[in-house]
Amino acid sequence: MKPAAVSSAVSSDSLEIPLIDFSAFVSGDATTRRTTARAILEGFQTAGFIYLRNHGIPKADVQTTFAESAKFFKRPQAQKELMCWTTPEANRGYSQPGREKTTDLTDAADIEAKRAEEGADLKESMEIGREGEPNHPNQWPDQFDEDGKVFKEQMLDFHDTCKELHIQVMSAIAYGLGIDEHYFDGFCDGGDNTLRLLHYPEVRHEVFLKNKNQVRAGAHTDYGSITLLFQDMAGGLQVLSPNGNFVDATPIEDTIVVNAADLLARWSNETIKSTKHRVVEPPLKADVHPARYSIAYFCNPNFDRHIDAIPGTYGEERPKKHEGINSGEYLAQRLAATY
Ligand SMILES: O=C(O)CCC(=O)C(=O)O
Ligand SMILES: [Fe+2]
Repeated sequence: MKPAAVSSAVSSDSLEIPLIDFSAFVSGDATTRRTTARAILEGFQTAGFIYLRNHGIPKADVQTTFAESAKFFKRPQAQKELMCWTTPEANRGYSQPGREKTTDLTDAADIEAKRAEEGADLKESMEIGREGEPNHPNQWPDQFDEDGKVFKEQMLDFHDTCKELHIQVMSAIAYGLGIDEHYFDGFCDGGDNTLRLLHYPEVRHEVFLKNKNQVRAGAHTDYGSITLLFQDMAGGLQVLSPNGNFVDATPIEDTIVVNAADLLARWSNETIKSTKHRVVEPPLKADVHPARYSIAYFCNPNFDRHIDAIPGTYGEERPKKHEGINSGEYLAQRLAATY
């Protein structure tokens, strides 16, 4: 029997994504915490994805962040380009439509071929990293106007809020694995995470008719530990099923979609899955699809940490599949390939 805190968010084509009441882990009794943590871990081990409700981030805070994001993307193009994304090491700033082709290919020529097939991703984005990194300052619009200052304050605040949730979800994973529930704290407290605002502009149905491979964001896996994904109600996010088909990850109000990413899969000796996902034409038919907004908070182990298999995920029957690796180097390497 499923614990009370667990229901289903997506159940299709053998893809079972659980919907989890996170408050049961944070403030339940010992038994409830354990069963909830196990369900969270199992979601990451089987689907690679879970949905969280009662995650502790106030609805008003999420709404304000979405509103600030929409205001940001309405700025003049020339102004946004003064804040442009520069290097994988910095990974901060604005990317105009067509700049990034989201994919998990690593060869530049392969990525160009994919771009020709699927078209450029129909999106623009703004990346915000940990503030106060001397070599890689964030790019803020506070240089332009008062609104820019409000934007900066909200984004810094939201970055911190999401950092705490990262630590809590990792703690649930540790508890589910049966190791010290604070095992990951010292790996995640640095806040080397990236807040990415995404805007998929309004698009005509025709665009997808003309090129059946056209996507809003190409199929890819994420790179770090986990991603907290806030999506609006527009739809179009899809997750790869175990049978190899893309299944709609339908928006559910007031939830966060959380997916495990590549470095966590590696860290867990491949017991946790980093599953491909993409953004396509929304399933609801319309001549013109309205703009879609999402906010992805990419969590990473502290860049200075060495990442080697988590205790309990390897042994005589399951030898380590990977060498240890430095978190920051791994991530810069992965980012270098897609821009
Ligand atoms: O916009 C979305 O819903 C997904 C975005 C995403 O997967 C990403 O940026 O890595
Ligand atoms: Fe992603």
